[in-house]
Amino acid sequence: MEQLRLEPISRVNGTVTLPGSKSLSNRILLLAALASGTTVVENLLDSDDIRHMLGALKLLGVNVTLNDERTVATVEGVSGVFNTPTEPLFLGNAGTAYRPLTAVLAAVAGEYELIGEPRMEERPIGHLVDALQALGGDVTYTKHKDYPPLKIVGGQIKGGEVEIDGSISSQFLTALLMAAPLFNGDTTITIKGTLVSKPYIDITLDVMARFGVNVEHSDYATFKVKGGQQYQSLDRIMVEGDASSASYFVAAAAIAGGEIEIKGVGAKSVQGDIGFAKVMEQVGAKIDWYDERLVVRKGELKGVDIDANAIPDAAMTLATVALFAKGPTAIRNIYNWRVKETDRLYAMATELRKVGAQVVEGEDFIEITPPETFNDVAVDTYDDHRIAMCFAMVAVGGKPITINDPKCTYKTFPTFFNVLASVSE
Ligand SMILES: O=C(O)C1=C[C@@H](OP(=O)(O)O)[C@@H](O)[C@H](O)C1
Ligand SMILES: C=C(OP(=O)(O)O)C(=O)O
Repeated sequence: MEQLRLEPISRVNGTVTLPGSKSLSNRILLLAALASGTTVVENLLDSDDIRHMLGALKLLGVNVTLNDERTVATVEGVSGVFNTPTEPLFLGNAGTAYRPLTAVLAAVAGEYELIGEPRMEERPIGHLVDALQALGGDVTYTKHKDYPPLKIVGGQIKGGEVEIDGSISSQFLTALLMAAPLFNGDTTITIKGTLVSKPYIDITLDVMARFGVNVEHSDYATFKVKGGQQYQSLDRIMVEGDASSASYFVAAAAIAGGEIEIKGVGAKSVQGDIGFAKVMEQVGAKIDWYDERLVVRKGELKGVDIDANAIPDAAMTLATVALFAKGPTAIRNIYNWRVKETDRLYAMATELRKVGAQVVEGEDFIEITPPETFNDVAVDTYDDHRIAMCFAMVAVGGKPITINDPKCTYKTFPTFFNVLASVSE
């Protein structure tokens, strides 16, 4: 297994220009493909999750031209008329590819098989499939009920009234919303249970509106989408920097300071994970806010007790900031950490204990008490990009650490360790 040794970092200083947002990149690519006309996507993220979406679009007959850096894509929309692929669509462990494609391909004519990495076959999708089947969609499990892989015979959905359970993932609602304009008839979607990760629905509605489709909704409880609509291509659309990726550099500056300027996200970001910077101000970081950039400096860090349901990805970064805060940190209302790239509650608790922290792992929360003394260990990363990036904060805090399988960051941030090194002293 590859290992990356990180020696203690004394300070961080400089400017980080963020890669494009994973969540925005995959939504924009799919809607651009569904549109009629050509869309140029700028600041596209180049990572595994995006490459899986691009691979699927290619098999579906969508022509996408990329620049050398794979950060500008020219997408020739096919108005939702896809080729029936000659092989299954392999989507890795990319939730933002797998879920939206499931709903969209259930809406348009053709036969499709959606497969993924072993972990994707352990990530539930039953809430989405239930809703699609209730609307007349022909979606079947090829191995186990409620889990990928899926077989889809598209084009059977007329629209109508449907309930969808929002308690495990917001991506199921995102998928249904993105597909609903393609249904023949109008659709009213009602949320069953509590909707988690709500800010990601704002991202979905924002991108849909930019491609010409508006959704009526009342307080995230009921959504009305007119059927028979066509997404409209855009001459150009710029992808914001990834706010979840920004969290590691907000944390690094807060822990180790000097000063880091983070370009690509700011006060005007549409991504909920920008809320992590607000949390870090509570923790003690000093942050200057601009429309599309942040300037972050060190502060006296103290533990906080927060409901992190709105910022599930960036909240992981708080779990390692906690190692350097005065007093305990509690991160609550994050049950669905357990169904992401790994069971993140178990994995973070296990690796934080290895480093020397005292940890309480609850059903849907984690409490971290910083170590008296740090252990110089090799942390396992469970094929989870965020675990690798979170534990890099140990080195930022001035302690040596080894990261096992560091290339797992390729899922959303292939250049992470190079960027961290570029601002480290
Ligand atoms: O819609 C999206 O782009 C995402 C939604 C979130 O998932 P859940 O809604 O399952 O929490 C988040 O964890 C994921 O990284 C991206
Ligand atoms: C959960 C994540 O990804 P996804 O659900 O999009 O696979 C993530 O990026 O932390």
